Amino acid sequence: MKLSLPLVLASQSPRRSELLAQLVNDFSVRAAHIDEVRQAGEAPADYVARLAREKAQAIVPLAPGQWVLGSDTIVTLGQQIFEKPVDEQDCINMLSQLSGQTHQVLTAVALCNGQQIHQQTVTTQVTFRQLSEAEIVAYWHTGEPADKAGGYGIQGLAGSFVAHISGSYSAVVGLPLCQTQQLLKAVSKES
Ligand SMILES: Cc1cn([C@H]2C[C@H](O)[C@@H](COP(=O)(O)OP(=O)(O)OP(=O)(O)O)O2)c(=O)[nH]c1=O
Repeated sequence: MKLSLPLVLASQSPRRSELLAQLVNDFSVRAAHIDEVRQAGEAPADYVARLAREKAQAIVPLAPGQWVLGSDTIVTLGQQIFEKPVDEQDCINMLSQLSGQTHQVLTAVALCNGQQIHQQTVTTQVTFRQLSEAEIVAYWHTGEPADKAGGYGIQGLAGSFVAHISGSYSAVVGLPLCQTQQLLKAVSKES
């Protein structure tokens, strides 16, 4: 059922490791440290795809045929992009705007072997119920929002904020299982 291929996950995210372990028998993990700065005029889909690609390219494959997987997740609401909140006020600002609204979660995956790149971006629509400010503040103090795009984790306490989701749940958590499996299957045939 699981795939076997020489693979490195270029991520510090424990969620991405857990999700990838559902698809692949064995892989190593090396965090990719890149600057996550949006270029002037860069569209959200271009930005998230570039970050996933840069993470994959930041790790040099150790052996010929080895693939490196990079991924990035952002939250968008209208023209705004929400990444990880820098502090409590930033998180309150993000979650207040997400309250009672439908936003998009974009997760990009890139697979690179030093020569070729295969990549895909998955968009999921998430609708939050109304959140009170007291609830948002209490949620910040659980510690859960700090390392998550948009300041929430659907897989944790913020699961109860979600009135509706359309798309890929695993992509919101950080790695779209179905689409990543398709990419991995395609490159397995090449390696
Ligand atoms: C919206 C949402 C995001 N997230 C996470 C997924 C990503 O780990 C994180 C967004 O930050 P990213 O910069 O995409 O990833 P990361 O810094 O955690 O890990 P790395 O760059 O090393 O791969 O937010 C959740 O866990 N649950 C959610 O509901």
